[in-house]
Formats: sequence, C-alpha cells, structure tokens
Amino acid sequence: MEENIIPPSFEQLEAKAEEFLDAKPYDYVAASAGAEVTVRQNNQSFDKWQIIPRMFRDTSERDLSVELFGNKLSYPLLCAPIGVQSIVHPEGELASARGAAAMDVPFIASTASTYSLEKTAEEMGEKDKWFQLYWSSDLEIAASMVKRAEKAGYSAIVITLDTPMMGWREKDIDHAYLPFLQAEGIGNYLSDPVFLSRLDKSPQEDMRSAIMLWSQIFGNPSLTWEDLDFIKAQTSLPIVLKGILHPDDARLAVQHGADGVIVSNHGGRQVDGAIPAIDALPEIVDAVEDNIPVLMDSGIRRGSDIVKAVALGAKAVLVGRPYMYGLALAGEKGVQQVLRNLIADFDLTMALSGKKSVRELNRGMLKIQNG
Ligand SMILES: Cc1cc2nc3c(=O)[nH]c(=O)nc-3n(C[C@H](O)[C@H](O)[C@H](O)COP(=O)(O)O)c2cc1C
Ligand SMILES: O=C(O)C(=O)c1ccccc1
Repeated sequence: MEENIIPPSFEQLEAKAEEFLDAKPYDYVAASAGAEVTVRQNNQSFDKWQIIPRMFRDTSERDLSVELFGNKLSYPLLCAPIGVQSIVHPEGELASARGAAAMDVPFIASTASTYSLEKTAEEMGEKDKWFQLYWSSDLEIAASMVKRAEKAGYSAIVITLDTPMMGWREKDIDHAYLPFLQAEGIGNYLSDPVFLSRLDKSPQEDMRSAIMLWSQIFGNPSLTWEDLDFIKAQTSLPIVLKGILHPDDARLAVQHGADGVIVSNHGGRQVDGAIPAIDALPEIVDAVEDNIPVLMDSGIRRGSDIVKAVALGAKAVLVGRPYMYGLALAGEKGVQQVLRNLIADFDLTMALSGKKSVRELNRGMLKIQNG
C-alpha cells in the first residue's frame, strides 16, 4: 500500500473517499436521514465533554483489553455492522472481516451483506465475530439466519431495532439509488434455505422475483418486546439489542433478558433530530445498573471519542463509516490501517490522560463544558 493512502485525519479520509468513489455509493455511506442534523450532532456532542488529564501516574505499561460475554477483546472496539459493502469495494465484507481480524477487532457481520455469513466467517478463522440480525417479517427466515450464525462460529447476535424500514435519506432518494435492486446486499438471503424455499424459481433463473421477495420480507415493524423470546429460543448465544436511546428501553431490555445493549442512532441514518448517542449514554448506563454491558456507536472518529465513551460507561464502542472509507480506498489493508490509527490514538490519549488501563476510565476524568 502506498504511504498515506489512509490519512490519519477522519476529515481527510472522508474527503479522499468522496474523491475516489462515485457519488451514489459515496452518498449512501456518508449521508444520513433528513437534514443530517443528528449525524452532525453525533460528532459535535463529543466536543462538549472535556478530558482532565492527570500527571505523574506511571503509564509506561498499558492494558487496553476488556472482557465481554466471557471473551477477552484486545481493545474496547468492534467494527459496526454495515450492509452492502460491495458498493465501495468488490471484496466488500470479506476484505473488511480480514482487516478486522488482522487487528484483533471483532467484526459484526450484517444481515444485509453481499457475501454470506458463512463465507465471511471463513475469512476470519478463529477470530471473534458477531452476527447482526435484521429480523425478517418471515419469522422462519429470521430463525434460520440466527441458527446459521451460531453454526458458523459467531459468538453473539446483535438485533438491530431501529431499522424495521429505512429512514428518509434525501440523497439516496434524489439519486434513486437502492443497491438491493442490483442484488447487492442480499447474499444472506440468496444462501438461506428457508428464503430459497419461498421462491418458485431459483435466483439464477429469476433474480427479479428474489429481489421482490426480499423487499417484502426484509423489515418487520410489527415486533414488540414480547417477541424477543422467539429469537432467544433459537440460540444459546448472547443477544445484544442495537439502537437503544431511551433509558426506559434499556430497562425493558434488561427485563426481557437481553444480554447487552448498544446505544446508537444508526449514525444519524434513521431519525433525523434524534438525540446524539453520546448524550443518551450516561442515563442508559445508570438505568441498567451494571446488569448487562452497554456499548455505543454513532460518531466515533478518534481515540479521544473512545476514551470519552468508555469513561461515560460504555464497555466498548463500534466504529462505522471510517472503516468503510478505508475499505473503499485500500480494501483489507485500508480497513486495517483505519483501525490501527484509531487504536494508536486511543492508546496515546488514554496514556496522556494518566490512565494505564481501560478499567481506570471513569466519569471523574471528564468535565462537561459549561456544566
Ligand atoms: C453504509 C452503512 C450501512 C449500514 N448498515 C447497517 C446494517 O446493515 N445493520 C446495522 O445494524 N447497522 C448498519 N449501519 C449502522 C452502523 O452499524 C452504525 O450504527 C453506524 O454506522 C455508526 O455510526 P458511525 O458511522 O458514525 O460510526 C450502517 C451504516 C452505514 C454507514
Ligand atoms: O443503510 C443502512 O443504514 C442499513 O442499515 C441497511 C439496511 C438494509 C440494508 C442495508 C443497509
């Protein structure tokens, strides 16, 4: 890889991806819902929190690891589930999964992947991987995917609750861009025995009908808390609920037996005007009272963002768009470099704040501006 193909600055990385990609796929990744207020505030809200570094604290040896669901993670960092990655790079999720594995960062494979979950798992060998479920309105398909993920070696199931339908994404509407209509992002369906059994003709013979069926069964806006038992009954893996923003929903998650929650507004792609995830985090951490781990995503761009989120009580964070830009620019190596930069920045920021272990990060090290 050429020197500097992955700029260390997020803003430059994004600008470079914009230059490199066609407008449609770039906007699909970069843009958000509505006037894009939430995506901006996701980033700005981190600035409100200020770190108060401590001195003379022997930070020569540092431990960045955390424990989650009985597994040790090298860093409090995972790759967020991102669908249709083939729109920015032909190897899509396969390259991202390899890049994440090389950095010892768990990869969360999306239901809406272009490549099947089994193929992605193969790329990662024994490295930690989670599967993200879009809970189909065809319940047998949802069950089938969860069982396939467990069989393929995934160690947790993330259920995304905030996207039973796509948000109002003005740039995509303007471009009339829906990658699924070109059969991208439906690899887990085209490889699913239950999905295939619903078709009269195989996708090879009649892809249009397969895509039509996908569009009918993808989302499931009728789900309620009572339905969670259905998925729990399909698997022994921990269940993590993604898209939690209200403390009452975090309490409901605990009551209904979720094993973890991810505080997220989907990178601002669903409800424009939604609360920034970092602002929702502290109350949610308080609401779950250490019963289950709380993770967060939406706006993680630099090491200091990770320090702040963990200090506010997140056990780990997920990063989304930055690694997509790395994938676009340099495939597997690009993903690796984006993650390496983020981890190096996190390590330095933690050390320079006077902390030698992730366990030492706490709210006492932060001050809220004008607060
Ligand atoms: C192009 C794109 C596709 C996404 N696809 C999924 C998906 O398939 N499943 C999911 O749970 N979240 C999906 N997300 C949301 C991410 O998992 C994550 O919540 C968000 O990107 C985090 O914000 P960040 O981009 O600011 O880091 C997607 C995000 C982007 C940018
Ligand atoms: O674009 C997204 O944010 C997303 O979550 C998604 C949903 C369905 C298919 C692919 C991606």
